Amino acid sequence: MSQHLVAPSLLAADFTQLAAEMALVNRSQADWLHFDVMDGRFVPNISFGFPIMEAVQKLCQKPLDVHLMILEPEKYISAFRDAGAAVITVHYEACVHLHRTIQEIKASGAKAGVALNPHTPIELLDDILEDVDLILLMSVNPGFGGQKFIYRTIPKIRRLKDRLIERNLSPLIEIDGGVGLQNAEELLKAGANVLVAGNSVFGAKDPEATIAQLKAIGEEVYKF
Ligand SMILES: O=C(CO)[C@@H](O)[C@H](O)COP(=O)(O)O
Repeated sequence: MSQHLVAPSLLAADFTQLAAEMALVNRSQADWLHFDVMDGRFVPNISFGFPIMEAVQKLCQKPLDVHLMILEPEKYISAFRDAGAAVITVHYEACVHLHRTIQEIKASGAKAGVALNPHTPIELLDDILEDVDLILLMSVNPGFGGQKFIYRTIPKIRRLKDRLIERNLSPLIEIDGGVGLQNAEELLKAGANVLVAGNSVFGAKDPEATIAQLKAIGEEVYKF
């Protein structure tokens, strides 16, 4: 038995204080740092890319969990791996050749994840479940931090978990968007293994304590 993972999302950090924010993450019980890349095409926002990732890589001792909210992610797999990504997640909706892209991520040496938008049914992953290390369920529409959690994600997690059990598979289930102390227990009970938390961590009075509380919640345990 092991524990679920907590991944604070860099998107909600104070970039004028990047070194201090990364020192906080290093001191904390956070398992990963979630790194959201947005291209203004797949999602209606632009976030950050390689220069910031290089800076973060120098400052952050936690594995970088890179979430590519971009079209044609296959063009950038090796560059993100070279920049220090430990996990690379691409969107089902953004990949014409998802199987090929997942294989390319694995060949790069990174763990491979696939993400689903809130409206995309998990059944569409049936033929890729065996190939991925992680499935990221978006619990808000991707593109912005600080949005309201979409509650229908909870039964979706359960459905995915049941399907994985049926198939005797164990990729991690990561939940991203509107996650915090108010819903973490329910998410873990439904089957989540990784909690991405942006504003609920970096916007908290005591981010380090909030990460510790997110870690302390839940009985289900998991190690990557
Ligand atoms: O991918 C995204 C948004 O598209 C997330 O990773 C957000 O960064 C999560 O932020 P909060 O909803 O936790 O504030």
